[in-house]
Amino acid sequence: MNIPSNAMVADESGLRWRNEFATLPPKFFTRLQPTPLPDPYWVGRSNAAAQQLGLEAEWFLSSEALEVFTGNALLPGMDPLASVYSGHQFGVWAGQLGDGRAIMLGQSESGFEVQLKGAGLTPYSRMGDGRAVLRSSIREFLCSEAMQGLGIPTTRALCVTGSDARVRREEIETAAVVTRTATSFIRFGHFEHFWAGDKLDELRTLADFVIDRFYPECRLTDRFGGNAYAAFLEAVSERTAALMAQWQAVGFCHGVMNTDNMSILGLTIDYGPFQFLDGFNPRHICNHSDTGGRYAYNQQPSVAYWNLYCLGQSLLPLIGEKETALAALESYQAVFPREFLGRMRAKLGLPDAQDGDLPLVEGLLAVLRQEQTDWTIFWRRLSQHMAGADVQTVRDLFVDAAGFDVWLNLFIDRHASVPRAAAAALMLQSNPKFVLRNHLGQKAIEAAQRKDYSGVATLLKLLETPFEEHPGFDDYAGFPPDWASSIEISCSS
Ligand SMILES: Nc1ncnc2c1ncn2[C@@H]1O[C@H](COP(=O)(O)OP(=O)(O)OP(=O)(O)O)[C@@H](O)[C@H]1O
Ligand SMILES: [Mg+2]
Repeated sequence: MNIPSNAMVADESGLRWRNEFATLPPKFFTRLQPTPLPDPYWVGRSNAAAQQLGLEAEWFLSSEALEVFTGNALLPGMDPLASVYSGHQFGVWAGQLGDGRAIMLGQSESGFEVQLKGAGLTPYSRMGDGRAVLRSSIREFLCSEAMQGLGIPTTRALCVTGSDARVRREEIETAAVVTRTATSFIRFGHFEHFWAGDKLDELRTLADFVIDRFYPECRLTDRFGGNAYAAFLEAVSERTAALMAQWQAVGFCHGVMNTDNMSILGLTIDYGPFQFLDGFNPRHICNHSDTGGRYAYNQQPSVAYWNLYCLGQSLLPLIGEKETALAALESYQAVFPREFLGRMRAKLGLPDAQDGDLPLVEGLLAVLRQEQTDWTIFWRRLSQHMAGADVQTVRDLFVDAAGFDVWLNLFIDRHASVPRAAAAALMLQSNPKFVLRNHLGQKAIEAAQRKDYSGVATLLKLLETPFEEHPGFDDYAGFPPDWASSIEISCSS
């Protein structure tokens, strides 16, 4: 079916649409229509994301839905727009950026905004073409839903649609659109934008918009002498710290932690050159374009703090005193280590806290680093051992098994007072069997480029419930093949 450019189709989506962001003053965004893509087809669909949004399951299968989520048609009440933001990229002020290829269609009554990524040029596209390619769109789709399955705050992905329309990157590729959902796509960079332009009224309007909708408790606080903006900065710092703890614990490398890729809600946003660790190398750099390693795995917690500092600087005109802003940021330094240790305790199957837990974790990380042990497989095998499997399956991961035994004995001692079944259950819920390793995504992408989307569907199924065993799919939980290390993922998308 070919619907003419941006036709309005009858609304059988089961939802009423509006756009609350569009109630902000005109300086915040530009209204525009997505640019249609010819002859779209489905590449992947997340029924779980559709359900969260409240979409009619049957309508989600329809050709109207395909056209709407490619940017070729609109539903009544949708009010598409691209927002403006700025940001620091690789530590340097980059000036105005904005939704260069993201177009927000509107907001459903369930409170989720729906945004198309790759739906054409906007006033913020700069040198870009407004498009996204199939490979990066599949990666974003799968990883968004994988993070959701892991219980890590994230923007979600409803679907990916493709088209044979050609897009030029290093090579000629084909276009795709990812449809994302989140309660808000506002980034640190939105605040930086108005701060840098000395637009204090807009800065206050934006802060009030976010606080009223997402951080209403900041209005009621007596912290910081009742300063709601400082309480807001503190709350964002805490959410970001908790997010970083989850990334580090699961071995997730984001790859492009620029301030324009930091969600004000503490969600993971912008799945570009991300990677889940294979062997445990804390200095691992997943972004081929990040030659200096600014966004290496072990740098992520401190980069997040650096980014929060930029946010704090932007909020300073509202907060007032610099000391107050610094005090609000300080919460990060307390929350990150606490959350990280909490996550590691769960991975170790420890339901309570004891004084020696930090050295126990540090000792393990030293052994894993020494041997570059596979992060996901190690944790899953340790969990399975606690559930009854032979300890040799864990020891087999180490060249220096005797060295590992030194740590293992400390671990066994620590577990003396913990019921084994409870520990095993906690570990199996905290250590996923399946993560989106680069080579798994790559195989699904190569098949999709041949118009076989079954690999995308299979991965989605596994990654939505990554803590389950999924008998018959052990190949997806194995070591990466040798060729995996030659996959180079850059910012090109
Ligand atoms: N192909 C493109 N066309 C237009 N603008 C683009 C394109 N690729 C990136 N940009 C813009 O460049 C800036 C930085 O890009 P970055 O890779 O961080 O974001 P992104 O992957 O496009 O999207 P998002 O952060 O929304 O997930 C953003 O303003 C983005 O909109
Ligand atoms: Mg981005």
